[in-house]
Amino acid sequence: MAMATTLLNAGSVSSVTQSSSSGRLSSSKSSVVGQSFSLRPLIPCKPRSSGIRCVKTGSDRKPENERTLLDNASNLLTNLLSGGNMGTMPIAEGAVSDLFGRPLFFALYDWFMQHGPVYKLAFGPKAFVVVSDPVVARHILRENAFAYDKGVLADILEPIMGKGLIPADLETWKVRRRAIVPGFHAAYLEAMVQVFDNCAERTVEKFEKLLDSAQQEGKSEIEMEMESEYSNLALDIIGLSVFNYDFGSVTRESPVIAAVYGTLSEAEHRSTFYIPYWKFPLSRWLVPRQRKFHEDLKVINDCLDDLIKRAQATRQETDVEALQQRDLTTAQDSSLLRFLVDMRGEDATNKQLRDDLMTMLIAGHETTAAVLTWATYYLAQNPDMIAKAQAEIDSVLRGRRPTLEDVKKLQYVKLIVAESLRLFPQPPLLIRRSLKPDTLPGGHKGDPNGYSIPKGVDLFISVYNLHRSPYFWDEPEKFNPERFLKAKPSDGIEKWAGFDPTRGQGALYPNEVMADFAFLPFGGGPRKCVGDQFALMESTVALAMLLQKFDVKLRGSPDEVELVTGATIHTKNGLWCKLSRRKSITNLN
Ligand code: HEM
Repeated sequence: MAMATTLLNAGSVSSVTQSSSSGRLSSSKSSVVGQSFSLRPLIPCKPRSSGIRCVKTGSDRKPENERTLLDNASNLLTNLLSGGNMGTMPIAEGAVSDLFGRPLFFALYDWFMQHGPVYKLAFGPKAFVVVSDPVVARHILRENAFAYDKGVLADILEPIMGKGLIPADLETWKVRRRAIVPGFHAAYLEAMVQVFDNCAERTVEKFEKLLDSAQQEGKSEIEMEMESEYSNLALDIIGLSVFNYDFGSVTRESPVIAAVYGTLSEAEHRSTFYIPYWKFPLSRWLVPRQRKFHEDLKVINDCLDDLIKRAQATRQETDVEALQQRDLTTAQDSSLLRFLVDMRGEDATNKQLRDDLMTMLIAGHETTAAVLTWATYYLAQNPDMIAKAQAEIDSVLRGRRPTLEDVKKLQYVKLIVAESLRLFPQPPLLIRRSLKPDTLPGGHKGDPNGYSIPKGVDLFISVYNLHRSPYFWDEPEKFNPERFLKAKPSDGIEKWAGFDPTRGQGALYPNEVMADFAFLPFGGGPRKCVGDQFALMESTVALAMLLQKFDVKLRGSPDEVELVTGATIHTKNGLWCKLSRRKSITNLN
């Protein structure tokens, strides 16, 4: 368990742009991956230099005699474990020390290139199966979803989220998922666009005030740390939309905000620490960060309990259909909590409601902030993309704030959001543990019948690998929002973007169905994110409102932006940008 926890983030700082290791691809490996796709209508392309950044690979890799005792012990265990009942599954031969000093998912990518789309990674006494194949991902997430649970992730999150959807046991999950999913109905999303507008407006106003002050000093730009700004913005949005609480974090500080950040930081720390220290008896009283964590948790729980009681005191019993048909845009409180409390049906306990709210607070906050951060990271290096987005924003919004109908029309901005999620999926790995023996889809070289997975195996579905796979994406490292517009190639398989918009059935954003699980920004199957449309719209509105008013560029060079991972991929020292008022507004006449 401790090892698994460590694996979530074994030393995690790295520059966003690093040297390529893709020269290590061999033709036999490409056929391994290619064959796995004979099961589906996707066209495998020949892997080419991807420019993927992996630190210690190829000539960088340490010579054998420099490997540590730990590495050798690990390799021995790897060999022992290879005789296990996972058959001929390739084993990652990388040294354990390769994992340190860079995010785990970089190493997992290297091994994907070396060993193919399903391999076993031995780490200490435990083996993990790493999956970078859409067919296998689809099997685990959708076709045989209930043969797996969240494994180590649930262990880490349960003390914070209780029986919220992410760590919940299957029985609880079924009941709560049925109650929560209808809450994200069309009328709710429409009302939420106004909440997104109001919150983004606060950020715009804050920047405008700062620019006014700068102007008085003769400056035309301000330096802003955008990751924190997005974090505040996303917190305000999640508070208002999920439980009708205004954190107001864009403009002020409060004990509740401090407690939320403290709790988020503890969740992050737990996902990156070797030992599950929080499980030690007395740790709560002896370890200062544990004491602080429990104090923070109490502040948030008290706040949520109070909000739940208030919502119950004003309960208006209704049913899902009536709520869905109502216009919520003028309602005093159109939050998800209101929906959960008012809805007819099985009453949840107050503790369960609190767990649900806490889960959505954590699941919906950092993730969205990270999407906006990485979108800005790329836009700030591409003034032509900013200009294109601004032309679209001007023509759709004509100076207004976005409505739901506008969001639908902001095609290019939506693709920017999707492309940011492709390059930086949040989280980069989906974690599962097998609850019973299973057989993965076969078709790989060496496993025509599919690998056997015994009960109790931990699996990582590497969304990062899938999203940057040179087998499915043309120039996978390149930020190219318009790649999603390309259907199957007319000029040869190498140009195919791994994506078929005709399978979308009216979807507003690229999704896993269109890409047949080669694009998985919100997971897939029954455990797919409940807030996917909410998050995509929120990100689109926030970007549109900021680009409507400002130009942005990086303060330093892109290489200076270091990344760290926990549950999400974020920057080590913030995303420092220079913001100025827009130079050119598109002439709409
Ligand atoms: C860009 C923002 C977001 C991203 C990238 C994201 C991503 C994901 C992913 C990948 C999963 C599946 C995890 C797995 O299969 O192990 C998930 C689950 C979940 N997400 Fe999101 N999410 C985002 C925003 C939100 C928001 C805004 C909410 C709620 C308001 C939310 C609530 C949830 C919940 C409750 C689950 C668990 C679903 C279940 O197990 O039934 N997420 N999210």
